[in-house]
Amino acid sequence: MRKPVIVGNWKMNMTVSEAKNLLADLKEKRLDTEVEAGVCTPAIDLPIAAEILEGTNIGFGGQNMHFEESGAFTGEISPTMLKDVGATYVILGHSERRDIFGEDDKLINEKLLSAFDHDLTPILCCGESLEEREANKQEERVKAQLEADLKDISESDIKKLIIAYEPIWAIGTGKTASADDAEAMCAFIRNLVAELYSKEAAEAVRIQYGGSVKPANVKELMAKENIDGALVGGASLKADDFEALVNHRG
Ligand SMILES: O=C[C@H](O)COP(=O)(O)O
Repeated sequence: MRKPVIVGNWKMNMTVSEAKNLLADLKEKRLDTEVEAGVCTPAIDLPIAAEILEGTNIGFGGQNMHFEESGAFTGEISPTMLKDVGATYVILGHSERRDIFGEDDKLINEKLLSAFDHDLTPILCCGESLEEREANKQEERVKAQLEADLKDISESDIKKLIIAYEPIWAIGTGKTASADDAEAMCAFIRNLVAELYSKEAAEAVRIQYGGSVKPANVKELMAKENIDGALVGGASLKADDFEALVNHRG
């Protein structure tokens, strides 16, 4: 039985002062303990997340990391730094990192290997562009991404991975993929994991949908067999919405 997992991706939002308020509000919420909840904050907010979320069942993590532990990599954050502050998650291969910052599958694969080496839970993002969707190439695109990103990832690690299927055209646009379309792609990804690894690995891996998830549509998405959670941008920035997302079963 896979535990549902709802993670907020704050992206480049929340100054430390704003983060303090949001985290304090989140701490007051009574969240369904049968759902795993987490927030991936800007790096500068991580220490405050560690302090305020201590003793709650809300985990936290980074939105990106370098694969090396330290060195001359100006502007980067390392897996060791994430671990040291108490982070459990790290988002890797988000489409904004791929498209705006030019991250390719080889780099994402190195980061993924490093995240597992450092006992972090990676949330690996994949998904197609609008052009690819219109050309019906979404499966081809996601398959190519995952095959490259998962190179040399072991069977035991894949079972700990969270994969976030995020069609780029649905991110921050208010256009959610229909629950059926999202389910079809999550099922495709699960079958791909079965092909690349095993049926057991496919049963264990958790697959999130991401792209304009909000309180109004989370229940329908989460009711689908192959959707185990959501990676949420905009709606994770309000404590009430985040609570509603996590408590969707109620
Ligand atoms: O990582 C989260 C996704 O990019 C979705 O963002 P969104 O919920 O604002 O559409």
